[in-house]
Amino acid sequence: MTDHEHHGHDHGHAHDHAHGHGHGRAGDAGIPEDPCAAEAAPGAEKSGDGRLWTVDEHLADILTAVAQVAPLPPLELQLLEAQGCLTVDELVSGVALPPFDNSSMDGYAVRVADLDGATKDYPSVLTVVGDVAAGAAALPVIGPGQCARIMTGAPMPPGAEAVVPVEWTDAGTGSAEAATTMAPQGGEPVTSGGEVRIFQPVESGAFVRRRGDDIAEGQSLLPAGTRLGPTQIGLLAAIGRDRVLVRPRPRVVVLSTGSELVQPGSPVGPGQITDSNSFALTAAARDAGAIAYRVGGVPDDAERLREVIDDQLIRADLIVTSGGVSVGAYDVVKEALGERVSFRKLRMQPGKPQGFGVLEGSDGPVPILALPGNPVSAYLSFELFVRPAIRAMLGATDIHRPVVTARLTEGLGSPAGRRQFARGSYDPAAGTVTPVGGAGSHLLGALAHANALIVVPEDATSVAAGAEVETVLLD
Ligand SMILES: Nc1nc2c(c(=O)[nH]1)N[C@H]1C(S)=C(S)[C@@H](COP(=O)(O)OP(=O)(O)OC[C@H]3O[C@@H](n4cnc5c(N)ncnc54)[C@H](O)[C@@H]3O)O[C@H]1N2
Ligand code: MOO
Repeated sequence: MTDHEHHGHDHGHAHDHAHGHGHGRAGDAGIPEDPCAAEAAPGAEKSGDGRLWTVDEHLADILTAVAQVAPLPPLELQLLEAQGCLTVDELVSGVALPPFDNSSMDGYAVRVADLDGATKDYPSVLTVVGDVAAGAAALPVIGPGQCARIMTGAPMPPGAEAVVPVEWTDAGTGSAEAATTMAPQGGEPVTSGGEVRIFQPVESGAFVRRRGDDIAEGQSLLPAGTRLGPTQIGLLAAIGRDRVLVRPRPRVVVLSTGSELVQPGSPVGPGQITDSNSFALTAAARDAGAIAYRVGGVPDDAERLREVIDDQLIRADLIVTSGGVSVGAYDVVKEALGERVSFRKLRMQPGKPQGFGVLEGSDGPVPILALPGNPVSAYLSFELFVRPAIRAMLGATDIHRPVVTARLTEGLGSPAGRRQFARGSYDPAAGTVTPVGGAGSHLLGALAHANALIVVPEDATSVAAGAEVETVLLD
């Protein structure tokens, strides 16, 4: 059957179909039996409702429409809520880090001249005038011949010029209890009545972390557009920020349609299948950086679907549906959204039927992408069209998956006139990619073992083993 023959039969006809999704197997057969391939034969290039669209045209249209709402307006979030988001402004530090000179070792804060010529046999003997722990506010003043016991991170007391690690000393402090904690690992605790013996000299500034040597006051920390990962979040916390202005994660509502769907964990009756798309697409949306809400299994009832979509609009920045976009009698997404969404056929395999439009939400426009129901088609369509839309909403500049050139290890057939995205296993060490599974768009088992998509251009009907192919990396 050609696209031309489909014309005018998109919905509302063929009520003699035994099953609402009876047509759904059409894309399942391998190439070249696939109807998608047949349609692309010379003379059958046009779909009934117009031409076939290229993948690039469809993507460009989506990104143009999404630009109305992308990137999302900035929002001030708690640090941990901002994880994975992009900053809006350059972030500048209002404080110095470290905020004060402090010790990098447990040991003694000393005056350098007091240790001139010190050796194991002729140690310098200094009077311990105080104990400085991390967090100490009141500090002893260190005069000639004096020192203070000091802990890692504690502020340098005035007069002291360097720190001597406890391992260079006899750890004597005049208090058995204190000496026990100060003894080098494995060493004997030493008591020395308020004196410490130090066995070697030290340079000025040794084992001292200077105020501002990490971050100076007024220093630029992160440029605008930085993705906040663990280390960036740690840095903001270190300078005392508890909130940060970012592009928020888009809220994506994922809906699957089909009266044949049952949810995982429920018994599967005759003719029914488990809803996998809503799970895969929700997980994919999260992977892309979205907050995703899964709404599984809306039955093939246009009125019901319209209600569900209208209800979901309130919490959605983007809506993604799967199923119901082809030419079957119960292609409910088409029926429910017909006037608000344009449905088209792409020069692509799998993923030929696609719907896309912009709905009016209470807070403004909400793009909707209606993906085909076949699981591989739905996932692939997500990768090619939904992921870039989510990334654009996040304010990312790298909205597409990386593409490399790889050497194909086995030959591949491909329908004429369609850009085929075959699932592959990419080996970065060898620079090769191996097809995984066949062309059928129901082959979920193989999909789960793929880490790449092998792109076969529209004008190729086969690619030989050993050829260099464009390969989209999925992880
Ligand atoms: N006569 C024609 N039939 C079909 C054509 C065509 O051009 N002419 N195109 C085929 C292609 S290509 C695709 S892709 C599918 C798209 O169909 P729909 O988007 O309308 O999807 P459904 O009919 O609802 O389902 C198709 C298939 O996928 C299964 N499915 C649906 N939802 C889920 C889900 N949430 N989880 C798991 N599996 C799902 C469904 O049971 C069907 O097997 O149309 C072809 N037909
Ligand atoms: O081939 Mo359909 O295009 O299975 O997505």
